[in-house]
Amino acid sequence: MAGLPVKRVLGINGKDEFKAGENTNNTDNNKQSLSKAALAVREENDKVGEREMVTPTGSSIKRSSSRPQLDLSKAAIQGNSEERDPTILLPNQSDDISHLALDIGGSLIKLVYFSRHEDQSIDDKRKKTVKERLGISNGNRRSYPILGGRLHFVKFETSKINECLDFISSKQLHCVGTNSLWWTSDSPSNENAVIKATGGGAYKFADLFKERLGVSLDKEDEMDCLVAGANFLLKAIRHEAFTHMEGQKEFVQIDHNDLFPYLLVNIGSGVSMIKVDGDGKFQRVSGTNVGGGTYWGLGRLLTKCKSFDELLELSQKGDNRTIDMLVGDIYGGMDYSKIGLSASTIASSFGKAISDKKELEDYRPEDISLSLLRMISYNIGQISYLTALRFGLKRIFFGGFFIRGHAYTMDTISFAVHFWSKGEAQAMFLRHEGFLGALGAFMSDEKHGLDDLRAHQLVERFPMGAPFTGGKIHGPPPGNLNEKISWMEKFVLKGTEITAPVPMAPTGTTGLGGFEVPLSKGGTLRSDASALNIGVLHLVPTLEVFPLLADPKSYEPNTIDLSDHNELEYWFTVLSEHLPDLVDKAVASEGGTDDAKRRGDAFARAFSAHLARLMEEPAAYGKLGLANLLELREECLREFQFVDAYRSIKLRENEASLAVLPDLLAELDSMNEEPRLLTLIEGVLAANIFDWGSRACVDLYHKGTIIEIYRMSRNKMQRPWRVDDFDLLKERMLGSGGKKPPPHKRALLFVDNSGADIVLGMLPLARELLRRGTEVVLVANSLPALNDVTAMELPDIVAEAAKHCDILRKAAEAGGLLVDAMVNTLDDSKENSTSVPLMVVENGCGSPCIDLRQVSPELAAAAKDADLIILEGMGRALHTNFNARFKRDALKLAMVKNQRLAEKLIQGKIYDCVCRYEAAS
Ligand SMILES: Nc1ncnc2c1ncn2[C@@H]1O[C@H](COP(=O)(O)OP(=O)(O)O)[C@@H](O)[C@H]1O
Ligand SMILES: CC(C)(COP(=O)(O)O)[C@@H](O)C(=O)NCCC(=O)O
Ligand SMILES: [Mn+2]
Repeated sequence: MAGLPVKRVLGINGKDEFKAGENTNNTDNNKQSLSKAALAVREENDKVGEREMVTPTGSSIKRSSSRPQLDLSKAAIQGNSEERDPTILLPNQSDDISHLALDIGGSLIKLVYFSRHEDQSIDDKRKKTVKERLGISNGNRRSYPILGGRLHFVKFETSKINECLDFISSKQLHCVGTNSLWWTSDSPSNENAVIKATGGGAYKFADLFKERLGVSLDKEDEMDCLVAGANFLLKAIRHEAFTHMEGQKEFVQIDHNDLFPYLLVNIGSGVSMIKVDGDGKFQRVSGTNVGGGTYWGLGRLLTKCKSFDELLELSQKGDNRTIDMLVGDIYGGMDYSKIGLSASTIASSFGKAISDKKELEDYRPEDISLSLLRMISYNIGQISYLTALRFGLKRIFFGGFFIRGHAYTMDTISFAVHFWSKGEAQAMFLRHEGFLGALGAFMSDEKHGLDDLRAHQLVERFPMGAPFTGGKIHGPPPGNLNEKISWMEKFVLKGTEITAPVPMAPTGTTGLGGFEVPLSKGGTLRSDASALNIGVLHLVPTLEVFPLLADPKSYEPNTIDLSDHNELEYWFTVLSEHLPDLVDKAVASEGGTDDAKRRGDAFARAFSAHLARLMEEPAAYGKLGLANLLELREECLREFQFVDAYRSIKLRENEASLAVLPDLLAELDSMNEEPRLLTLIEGVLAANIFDWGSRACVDLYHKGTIIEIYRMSRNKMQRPWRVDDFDLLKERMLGSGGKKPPPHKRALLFVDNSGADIVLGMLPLARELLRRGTEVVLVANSLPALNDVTAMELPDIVAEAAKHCDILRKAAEAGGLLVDAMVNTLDDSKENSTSVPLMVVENGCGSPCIDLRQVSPELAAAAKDADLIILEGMGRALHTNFNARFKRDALKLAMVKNQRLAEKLIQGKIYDCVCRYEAAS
């Protein structure tokens, strides 16, 4: 799925200052130019804004923003100002440097564009020292061959090419220097600009582009592009391909080394069948003129439908038996069993129309549409199979916009392939189905170096209503550019329930014989951008796979698979019920202003709608695990400009915990090594109760003080814990039979919550490791998530703790964490201390869970010399990574603060603890 993560220190939002007159008008106006609001809102996450962010300790840090920030100075209306929503030019808007490629087909124009953001991550003293310690070169983005940015996917009807031109022009996508490297061009200029384009329209509309935008189209071969696009997607996007049989969508993990050969069937207006043997190695081996254009064209004539979607929607209510001639019609209701045909098999599509004395008007348009859809889908499926057979190909990938993510179409094609191949060949579909050509055209421009992009550097995110600050909408809706705005934008725009999704074909619609009447009597088709089921691809070239995973290929972060509907329903309820409390905290964190309240309300509606959408179609955003849901919530908060919803709670709990830390350390110091180790582990488990993401815990907090709850939690720490490998850990740490094992060289401590969790749990454990001569790297979130401590907050917490503890102070100095100490030692930080260092690195995440396939480069570098990994908390050690295997010793510590998870995962009950120790594998 949609791993929907934000990676790196990103995402503090600047506000849209641009608020046009309020107008919640419908979205049907057919405008030729983009409205003001369209300009304001369409930018989704396009532009980098900046605002000062005050950290809990008051220091001010600049962070980049994922929200649009427009420079409206010298804004001017372009063209006729009498027009209802004239295009506004923003001459001073320093747009992201963008890059564009087009696929102009017979029916649709596909546009792929890239927007880049200046790398604004700060390199403060601390970070520099840590980097030096970890041996990371202080590389800027130039040291990466690929540029960071976002890849957007948009489509237009070819007949409405003016809309497309307006879109390009409003975003100034055509304004790129071509002679210089495009990312270095400071001022956009379209002189001699060239846009990569493929599809017939690249020829047909070349003059129009020159005339309207002043750009030339650099034509790329369509087949080259289709293949390049497909290969890129299959290699770079996890879960790009999926099967769709009898209503069930299943993502397929493609092994890069075992991708070729395959048959690519692109169902556009017409159909191309291409045998692909490698990158740039292919042959167009077949095709058919009966394709998407046939369905839409013939369908329009026969039903008078006004749009493709209307036609497709009709098919969902159709019964093709009224018009197709079935085997049973010929055989008097009998099967023709000798050759394996059931009575319900279609013998002849539209065959009944010959014998009936009926005219076109006598047939229901619904039935006609369904009959046509089945005829064409079966035909394509069958020809594809025959072509695959001819070349000995087992796998067939289907692309093109005829498919339109439509369950019934995919089921029908899959059925045909399965039926004729007797299960030997497999039909697979691509999430970016219609964008293969446009992506290929984009890739053909070598300047961006995207060909080297790897799956771990891509993060797919779904915009969630970014333009809305509150329940009110600023500015008119963005015309009828339905397909370019997110469904969420529309949802909030209308302030109504979300529209029904494309119904899934229920099990059995295409059983053997395959020609039953579809059972899915659908409502309306999802007509907005969410129908594409694809998000914006964020390219984060710095992300790396955590190097200590034992088997990165088989690594699956999620422990809970939400494809089990009961499971999804349960977590859906948990998250929904938690929402009011979360909104409360979020609004309070922004001072409880009216604006914050409106945003809180909008956030709640947006997030609920996302949840509802996923309940209806769990695979809508790609493969869905619990970690994705939890991350989606954080993303959504950020989009509604809630920078850190638990800020004040974190501060309060840090303070309270730091106040009792000296006593705890003194108590620990009075103990012998063995009971001390046990007390430390108990301490981590007990303090993990401070989790504002858990309903049960939040209820507890309302009943007692922090210290009371902590005491209670500690008192309950009776061994054996539900998962209890303490003895193994103890043996590795302290040895047995008088033998002292060498200490670990470096431990990575993936820390979790603020307050007691970090201060009274993990820091004392870190201190123990330091005392034993183990270097400690605290690994914390890059961005806030619930009450999790962030990498930015940690140095100050450590500094406070260090005031009471020499071990921590020396180690923090050695690790470059103490800014005061660094004044004198910065230049010789490497040899400044004989003490083992304590360091902090960010993990690259903004979620309570961690996907170890996409971590920050600092963490990856720190991992290289690490021989102990400690994962703490439910999110990082249970929801994700519970089953992860590592190349080094690993300790997973968590309190299970959810009854159902306790039952499922450890056959235990709520507040049971997990201490799982796994020696290096
Ligand atoms: N909104 C739409 N408007 C027109 N056709 C659509 C739409 N959505 C899906 N289609 C289908 O997609 C086909 C075009 O697919 P596409 O891959 O874009 O091919 P082409 O490059 O030939 O335009 C159309 O013929 C039609 O069957
Ligand atoms: C969001 C969390 C994973 C955070 O837990 P943590 O990692 O802080 O231990 C956890 O609070 C959670 O799963 N909450 C939802 C379940 C519940 O409310 O019971
Ligand atoms: Mn947490």
